[in-house]
Amino acid sequence: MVRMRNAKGSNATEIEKKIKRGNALRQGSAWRGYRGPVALLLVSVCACTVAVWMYIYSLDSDITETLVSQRELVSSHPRVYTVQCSEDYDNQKRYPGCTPQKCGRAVTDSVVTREEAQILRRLAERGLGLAGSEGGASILDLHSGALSMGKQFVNIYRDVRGRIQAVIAETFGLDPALLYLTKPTFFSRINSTAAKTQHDEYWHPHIDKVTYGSFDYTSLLYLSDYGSDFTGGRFIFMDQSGNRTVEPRAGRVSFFSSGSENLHRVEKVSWGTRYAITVSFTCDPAHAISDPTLP
Ligand SMILES: O=C(O)CCC(=O)C(=O)O
Ligand SMILES: [Fe+2]
Repeated sequence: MVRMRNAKGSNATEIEKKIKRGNALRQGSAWRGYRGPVALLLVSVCACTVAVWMYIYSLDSDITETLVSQRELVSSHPRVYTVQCSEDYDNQKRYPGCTPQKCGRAVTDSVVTREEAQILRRLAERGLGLAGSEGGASILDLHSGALSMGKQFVNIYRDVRGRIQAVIAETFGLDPALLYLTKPTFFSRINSTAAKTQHDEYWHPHIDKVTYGSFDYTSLLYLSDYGSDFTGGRFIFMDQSGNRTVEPRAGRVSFFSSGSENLHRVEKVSWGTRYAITVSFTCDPAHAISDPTLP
């Protein structure tokens, strides 16, 4: 009798175990059934977050039109956008063959090679690596050619600057000999570190002719790539009809007449490091800076 009860008891335990195993299996397969939809939900939530973030980001930079994207290659001829000249040039002495009569902006990727841009970027990295601002923006002014790092630097910089001068003259119908390099002409390095002084606040809208005085034509040679070396940091022309941007690309030269027809700003850099060189020209020989000379 006791044995039978024991037998019955052990049977019951077996059955209980089976039921428990069955329940566990059912629960497991139920969860397995949910796994697909849950993963889909997670992916959708992530995609939505990214989309919202991108939307907010695009609102922040408020871009109406991208004039030239980083991916594009503007070869053979510069891409030119003509704009009406402001009156800024009427209030100063005019220099025929130089003072802007035709105003606008242009971009070319065929004046400076990516290899040349890389060499200049290495120089900028080394030069600015010696010091630099605590905030996000540092410059290394090289207008006098005071930084000489072997022959290559002087040769490349001189050569590059000559080619930029030639393309500006050709695009705006000027005599290249009547354009003079002016100051400041500088390397810039920008990252996302918060500004510590107002010198770090590179993002304010400005007119180069007002900010720097002597500029008639501004050129920017980019030494790094928007999107892969850094994000944010696009150049923005602030027109009454909207904002138009040029995305930096290593070796890209963007140039424009420096008056208020070309009010602009640089978007805040959100990630990475952006290198560029600002090279500018004046029509007024009194504001010319002499070429760096080799001993
Ligand atoms: O680096 C740039 O894209 C623009 C810099 C600038 O606006 C300036 O140097 O005046
Ligand atoms: Fe500027």
